[in-house]
Amino acid sequence: MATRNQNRPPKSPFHKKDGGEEIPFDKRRRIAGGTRLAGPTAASRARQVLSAVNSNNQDTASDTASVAEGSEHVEFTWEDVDALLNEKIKGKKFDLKGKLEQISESNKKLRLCIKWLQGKVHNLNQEQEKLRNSLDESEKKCSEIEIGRKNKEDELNTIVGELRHIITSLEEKLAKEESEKLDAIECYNREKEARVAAEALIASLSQELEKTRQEKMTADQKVVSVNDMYKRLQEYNTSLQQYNSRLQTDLATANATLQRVEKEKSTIVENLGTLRGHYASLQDQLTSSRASQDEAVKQKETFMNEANRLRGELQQVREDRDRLHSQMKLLTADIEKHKESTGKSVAELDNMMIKSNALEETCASQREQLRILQHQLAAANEKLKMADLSVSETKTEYEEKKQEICQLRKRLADAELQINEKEMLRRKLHNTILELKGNIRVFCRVRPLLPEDGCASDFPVISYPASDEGHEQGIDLTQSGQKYAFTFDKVFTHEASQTDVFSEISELVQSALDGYKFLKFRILYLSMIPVYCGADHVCIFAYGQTGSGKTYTMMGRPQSIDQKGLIPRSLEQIFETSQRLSAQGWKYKMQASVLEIYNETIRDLLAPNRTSWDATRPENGVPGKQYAIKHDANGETYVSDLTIVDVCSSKEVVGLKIKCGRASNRSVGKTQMNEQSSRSHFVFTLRITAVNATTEKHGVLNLIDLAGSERLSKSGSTGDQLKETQAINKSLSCLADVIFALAKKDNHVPFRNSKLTYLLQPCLSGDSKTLMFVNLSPEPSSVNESLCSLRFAARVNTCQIGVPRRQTAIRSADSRLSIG
Ligand SMILES: Nc1ncnc2c1ncn2[C@@H]1O[C@H](COP(=O)(O)OP(=O)(O)OP(=O)(O)O)[C@@H](O)[C@H]1O
Repeated sequence: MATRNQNRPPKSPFHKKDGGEEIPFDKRRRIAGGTRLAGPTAASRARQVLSAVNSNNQDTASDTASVAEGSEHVEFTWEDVDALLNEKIKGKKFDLKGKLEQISESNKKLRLCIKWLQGKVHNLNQEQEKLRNSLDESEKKCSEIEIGRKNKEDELNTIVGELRHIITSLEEKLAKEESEKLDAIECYNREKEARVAAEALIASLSQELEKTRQEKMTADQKVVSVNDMYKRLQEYNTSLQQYNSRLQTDLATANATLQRVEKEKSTIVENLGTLRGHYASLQDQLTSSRASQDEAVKQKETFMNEANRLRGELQQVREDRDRLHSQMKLLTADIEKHKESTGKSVAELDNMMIKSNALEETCASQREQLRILQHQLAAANEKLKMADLSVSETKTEYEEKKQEICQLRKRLADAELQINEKEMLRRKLHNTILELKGNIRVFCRVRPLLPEDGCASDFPVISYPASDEGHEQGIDLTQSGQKYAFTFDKVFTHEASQTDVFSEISELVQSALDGYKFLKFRILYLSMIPVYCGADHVCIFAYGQTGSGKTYTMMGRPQSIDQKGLIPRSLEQIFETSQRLSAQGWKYKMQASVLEIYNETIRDLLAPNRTSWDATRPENGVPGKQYAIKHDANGETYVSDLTIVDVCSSKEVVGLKIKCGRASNRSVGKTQMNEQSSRSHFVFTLRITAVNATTEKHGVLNLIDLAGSERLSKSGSTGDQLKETQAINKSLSCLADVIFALAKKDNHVPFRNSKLTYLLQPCLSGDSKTLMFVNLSPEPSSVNESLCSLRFAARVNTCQIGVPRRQTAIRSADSRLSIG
């Protein structure tokens, strides 16, 4: 300890005082200066000085000491001791006496010095003892002080800690205050600036106020006129509303007209049939009368020939007769001459008479012949006359028939025109009805409970609201005691048959055949220029969990009359209608393609050999075809390298269905929820082109059976099936994203996120007509999946795709007139 060290005796008695304090050299000199070998006065003075020093410094040591040896008391300084020790014997070399004296003198001094030193040591020991005592005391005091100090230090530490804490909080406060101050300064500056700006603003505002006052005056005037305008607009709005209600009534009347038109059309078609029958019989009559006319003409010709021949013969006979007559005259004259002049013999005369008689007979027979011929000629003339008469009659009849045919043709053309007009009107009305129903519609179908589902529960999870009776639009789902109500365009209960379902969609299928967007022909410089207007897209797809009846709804059992699904029924309707319309001059071309999207890969289900559609499966080291979806400038969608087959009858399509049905090419697998589960999206596309003399129309019908929408946990899939299920879920969630983007009217619709949505882009945009079936399973274990499906479907039901034409029509007065 520092205090203790300070109180220890000095190690060298020559340099330090006993108190441990170093004595300055000049002070030592001063102490020793006057006392060198001094007498008792000097020594006592020195002692006094030392005691004074000791009393001052609590030091017991001194540089000087008093040595009492008998009466001789000598004081030494350390310089004296040094000088004594270093003292040399002086004098002459052989002055031994002098040297001895010097040595004894020095011995004396040394003895005195030793005594002085012993006294000094004694004093020092005493001093040391004292010092030790005082050291102990001091240590005691020191430890007390130390404890006190420690306590004090602890106290101080706590105080310091508190103070530090206070300082920190104060510093924080200070910093806060400073930042607040800075903020306040900044705020103040800003306010100052704002005030300046506000003042400037006030100035400009007051200017503006003045201006505004003036403007207000004009605005007031304007307000008056705007109020007038508003009133007029309100009136206009009321008229629009009236117009709208009129439109609604018109729609109702249009519906009635449509039905009437349909009826008229059927009567016209019937009339047309009878007219056609009449026309055919008239044609037959015309052909037979033409044949009889030809025959009569032929007969006339033969008669004419005959008459000519007879005339010739008659002429010949007349000429013969005349000749014979003249011969006879000549002969008679000759006979007379002969009789007169020569008087020939009687024999000669007889001979001549015989000759003359023969000639007369010939003449008579020729006369007879002539008479007969004349008779014949008269009869032939009569016949000819008759033939002429019948020819002219046939001619008139022919002319009449011709006129009748012309009239019939005109009537037929009128009837056809009427039919076309009515057909156009029907299509227009039909399309308007579809538009009013919405471009995207949602039908819900619940399948019946199957034997493999087990016994029916006492508390069914699916029910139909009583208030909905007859409307068939509501469905309730009960999950954990909570009821969720949904409404769709149509709800088919488990009792609905395939025919019931098809009767609801047949109109939509019809609209694909109608091809509302015609390939119009624009007349330009008297030539017809075709204008392509794109195809009408009709899309029907089935959505729902595995085993909910999607494939049953879309395909059903094609061989069974009652259980065949929408695809076979739609195709039958299309072919029947196209055949009926071909009698009206329409020519149809149908092209079918069938594909599936499996694990985000397109597969051509009509490809001649299986490996060609399986892009993942290389054949002889060459990978299979990569099918790419392409949209052209007209908004049409194509899949490169996809097999497209021309089909002319539903039989051919049945052949295709058998070829591509789930039994052969389509990817199916067994899941926990369906024995034969479709593991891919199945897309059947039929492109329809219809052409008549003036118009060409295009329609596209897409019939889609989506893969099951079950969750991974529910499907129980592992390995490859897990991959399949993940791919299915991804594409279905992309479909949901697209539909939600459309519902929100987002600028960007993520069609490209999956093959399915990219392929369906034309069906989900523009003015295509889309129908979604949400299929539900009635088992209680499927209630969660059913709720997910219903929620998705409800969201789809709120979507509006494309621009509804009805609204556009209302906006423009001209088009309004055209619609009204
Ligand atoms: N309305 C119905 N009437 C009678 N049976 C039906 C009906 N709907 C579905 N089924 C039957 O339910 C079973 C499952 O139906 P389906 O295969 O059509 O389901 P899915 O939804 O297509 O399943 P996945 O997505 O797994 O292919 C089939 O045996 C089918 O015959």
